[in-house]
Amino acid sequence: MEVEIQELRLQLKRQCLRNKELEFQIQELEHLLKEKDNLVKDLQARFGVLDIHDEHSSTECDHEVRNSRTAAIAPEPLQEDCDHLAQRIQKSFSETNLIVKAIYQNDFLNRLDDEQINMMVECLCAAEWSQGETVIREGTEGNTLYIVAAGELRVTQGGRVLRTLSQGDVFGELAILYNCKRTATVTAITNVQLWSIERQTYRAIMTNKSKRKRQQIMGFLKTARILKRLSDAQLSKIIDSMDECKFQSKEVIVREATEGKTFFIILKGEVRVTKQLNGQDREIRILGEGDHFGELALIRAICRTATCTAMGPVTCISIDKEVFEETIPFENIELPDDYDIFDKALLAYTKSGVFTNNSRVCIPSRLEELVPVLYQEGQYQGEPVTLGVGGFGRVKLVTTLQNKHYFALKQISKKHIVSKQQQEHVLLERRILQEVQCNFIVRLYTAFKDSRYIYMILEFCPGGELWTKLREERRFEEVIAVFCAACVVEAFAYLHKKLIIYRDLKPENLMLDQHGYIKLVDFGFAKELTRGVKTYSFCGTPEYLAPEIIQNEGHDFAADFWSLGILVYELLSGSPPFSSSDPQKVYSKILDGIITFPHYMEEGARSLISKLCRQRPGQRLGNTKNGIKDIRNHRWFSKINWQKLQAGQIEAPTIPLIRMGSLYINFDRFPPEITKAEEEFSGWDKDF
Ligand SMILES: Nc1ncnc2c1ncn2[C@@H]1O[C@H](COP(=O)(O)OP(=O)(O)OP(=O)(O)O)[C@@H](O)[C@H]1O
Ligand SMILES: Nc1nc2c(ncn2[C@@H]2O[C@@H]3COP(=O)(O)O[C@H]3[C@H]2O)c(=O)[nH]1
Ligand SMILES: Nc1nc2c(ncn2[C@@H]2O[C@@H]3COP(=O)(O)O[C@H]3[C@H]2O)c(=O)[nH]1
Repeated sequence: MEVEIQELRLQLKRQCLRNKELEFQIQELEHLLKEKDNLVKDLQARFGVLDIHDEHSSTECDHEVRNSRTAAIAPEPLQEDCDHLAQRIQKSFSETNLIVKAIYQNDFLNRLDDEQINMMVECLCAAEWSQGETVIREGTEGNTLYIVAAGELRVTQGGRVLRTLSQGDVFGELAILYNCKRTATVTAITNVQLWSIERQTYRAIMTNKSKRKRQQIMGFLKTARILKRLSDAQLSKIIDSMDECKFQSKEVIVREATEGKTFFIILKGEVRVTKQLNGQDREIRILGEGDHFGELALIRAICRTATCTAMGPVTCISIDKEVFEETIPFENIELPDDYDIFDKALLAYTKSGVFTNNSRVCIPSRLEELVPVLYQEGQYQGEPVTLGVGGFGRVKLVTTLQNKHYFALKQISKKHIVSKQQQEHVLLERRILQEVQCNFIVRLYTAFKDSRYIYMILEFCPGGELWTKLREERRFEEVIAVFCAACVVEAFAYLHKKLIIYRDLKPENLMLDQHGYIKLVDFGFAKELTRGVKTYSFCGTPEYLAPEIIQNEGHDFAADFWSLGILVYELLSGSPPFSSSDPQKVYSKILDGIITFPHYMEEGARSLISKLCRQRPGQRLGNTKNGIKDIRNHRWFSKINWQKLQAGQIEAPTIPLIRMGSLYINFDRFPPEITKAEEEFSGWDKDF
């Protein structure tokens, strides 16, 4: 009997495993189907766009007559340059005058700009027709547009007289605009002199102009500081959606304290920026060609922080919020250092905008400028404060004598590094940290070395380790876990864009700043990686390792997404999904890939974790076609306003976790360092 029960239990267990496996397969298949759908949609959209472009290039104003005419789009290939199409004919002053007047009076032609009108004037040819001759016959093909220079003509349709044309009138434009048959007959009543232009020439004038203008704007956009790192495709997208707008002298383009939805780049002219200070308008600066304004209200999701007024006629490119957000990466936006000098008041607008300008930090130039902060009470009173002890050394709280800015000083024994052969890792950690400037990653201000240690001077995160808070709370409420994971998503989005993989995600490496925002620390395993290339080093923390790392298959950015799934699980439940005191068991669990969720874990979290922890890296959320956007758009993050998070404008739900008191109250107490590390002179750190 007992044997039977055991056998049944075993069968049940097997069946459960099989069910899980099948669930997994279903998920993967669903995912593949979705991918396929997206691909189809994408292709349809692309072809759709191409059609639309073709239509638009054929005529500027087809919508005005689309209803009454079939959409016969000019099919002939366009010549690149109208210089090859028509000879230029010099016109006298009065002839030019007459033509220009005629163009202005004509509903279709008066849309041409000055440059196009000049070209049109030059390309028109003279033609003479005798009394009684038919210039245009209804229903026939026609390629020519005419302007009457002298004489009179009659327009008839189906034998019915429609009107008489005389000097300055334009005719024959309909067929050349829409490539349809002539819609009426035009006959000379007297001898007539006409100016004529062929359709190819007319269209080349239109297209050349827009092509040249596009190139011109592209060239210009490339010089704008804010756009300098964008690809041609991104710039082209901006051009497609931007507007050119003109402002008169003294016109207010952007008004302080009002809502703002537009970003501007100055094409021509100058703009004065002023701010209300103590009830008075104060001039901050004058902006000129290539400068931009209006970005603050968009990136910080606040009201306009200054007034921008045209100082004469001004032409700007305007880009609306949506396109701006889609095309211009926030890290490209370098605010001038002096924005903040004038903008003490800016804080009032950004009450909960927590990121401060790092340029105000006085960075020490010598190690000697830093003094240790001492424990004020308890067992270690009078000893230097140690914030943490890691595998290679300790992190101390230090300050500058002059302006009392606090730093975390990470001190690593050189001898230890050499004995563990970690030279490359440490050099890389420093290089990578120095490169990154992201609000979700701890800042490295500077680094020093002496005969015993290398030192990294880091931004101090007074909120302590997230790991400590997790132990205290046992597990986090969903709102906290969502916020913390969202900060990590931002850090990863930044790093991956810079082609850096992090590879050591875990709550121990997440620090809280004074506002409760999360910052990634410890870049000992970070690595720069070309897209499409794999790396093979075995590193990370066992519970967080992706299957492809364990199996040495080569890994890439997808390994970070796997670890994000593990982190979300741990934040919500207090321990990672694959755990055991024996690392070998951890590895086999990871490779089995079966995640059991505690009953209280919500469906949204389960779905996100399952998608991030897919065995195959290519199918992991974050690593498919839409990249990290797919993670941001997952329903578990639906309450996160990513723009606000990026701007530090979300009130962090982690704040209650942070204890108020001494600067180091959120850290464990560590006994002082008793012995100094041995000296090390091999020279591996010469470039540190
Ligand atoms: N910027 C900081 N602000 C405050 N505390 C910090 C900071 N950086 C590190 N710490 C504290 O020091 C501890 C050790 O730091 P870190 O993880 O960078 O060192 P490590 O020697 O590389 O450790 P590991 O063994 O995890 O690789 C952290 O867990 C944290 O408690
Ligand atoms: N269809 C139409 N054409 C007109 C009228 N008045 C002037 N025209 C001109 O007659 C031209 C005949 O050839 P198009 O159809 O190319 O373009 C036509 C117009 O430029 C009018 O009332 N109806
Ligand atoms: N707040 C601020 N804005 C400035 C300064 N110099 C130029 N500006 C621009 O003025 C713009 C006013 O609108 P936004 O706040 O959207 O964005 C602001 C900046 O683009 C400055 O010193 N401070």
